[in-house]
Amino acid sequence: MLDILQVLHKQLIVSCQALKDEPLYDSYIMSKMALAATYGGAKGIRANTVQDIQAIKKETVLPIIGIIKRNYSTCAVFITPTMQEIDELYEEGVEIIALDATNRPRPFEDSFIPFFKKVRAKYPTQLFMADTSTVEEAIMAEKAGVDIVATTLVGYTPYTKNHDPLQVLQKVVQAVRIPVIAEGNIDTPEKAQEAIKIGAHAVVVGGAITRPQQITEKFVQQLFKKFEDEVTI
Ligand SMILES: CC(=O)N[C@H](C=O)[C@@H](O)[C@H](O)[C@H](O)COP(=O)(O)O
Repeated sequence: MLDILQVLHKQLIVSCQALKDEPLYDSYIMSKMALAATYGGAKGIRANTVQDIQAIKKETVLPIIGIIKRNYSTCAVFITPTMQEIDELYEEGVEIIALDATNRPRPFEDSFIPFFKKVRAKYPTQLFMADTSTVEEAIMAEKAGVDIVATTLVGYTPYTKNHDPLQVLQKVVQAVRIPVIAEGNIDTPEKAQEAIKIGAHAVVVGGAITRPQQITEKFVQQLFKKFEDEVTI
């Protein structure tokens, strides 16, 4: 367990994910994204679904943070929300299982602490990473017994809209003793470096590396902005 955390210390982890409504939705494509990340020097991969994880394992030996995004009716929690997804990831075998650890109702009425107690009892030696959106949630997740906390959901819960991920990271690093992974909207090399300076154990970068549609949109928006600036001069 310590070894994986040592391997990831101060390193880049690349999230290789595409959902059904995205052009790159394909396990083969995600496996090649993971290979490119490996060649580029990443030391870990974050991936969604057992199919993608199986394809990625054919291309790289890097440790994997596995998740399963699944929607349960109108429940807002969708990253590894129930024991079903935990079981699937455990059976597949990933170095770290990440799950939503926000302070929101989960499917089947469990809140995070009682849910995670059951998870830990079932899988005492598996590494678990808590995807949180506030300092309070990170503290709660640490108390519940997770191994790693991450800032993955800063800005994605209704109560954190427009919160700055690096500012939250700084507070989380000061508030907990377990390793903190910076994830979510770390979209430049400078921000990744800043996250490590702040004290993150490692940094996960997704869209800025593996979502070309998102990258294209940023370029287009910037060009359009420039055009508007020129017009108003
Ligand atoms: C909110 C949510 O669904 N986050 C997901 C979590 O797995 C992914 O879609 C993100 O790409 C990942 O967290 C990395 O973040 P970014 O792509 O911003 O570097």
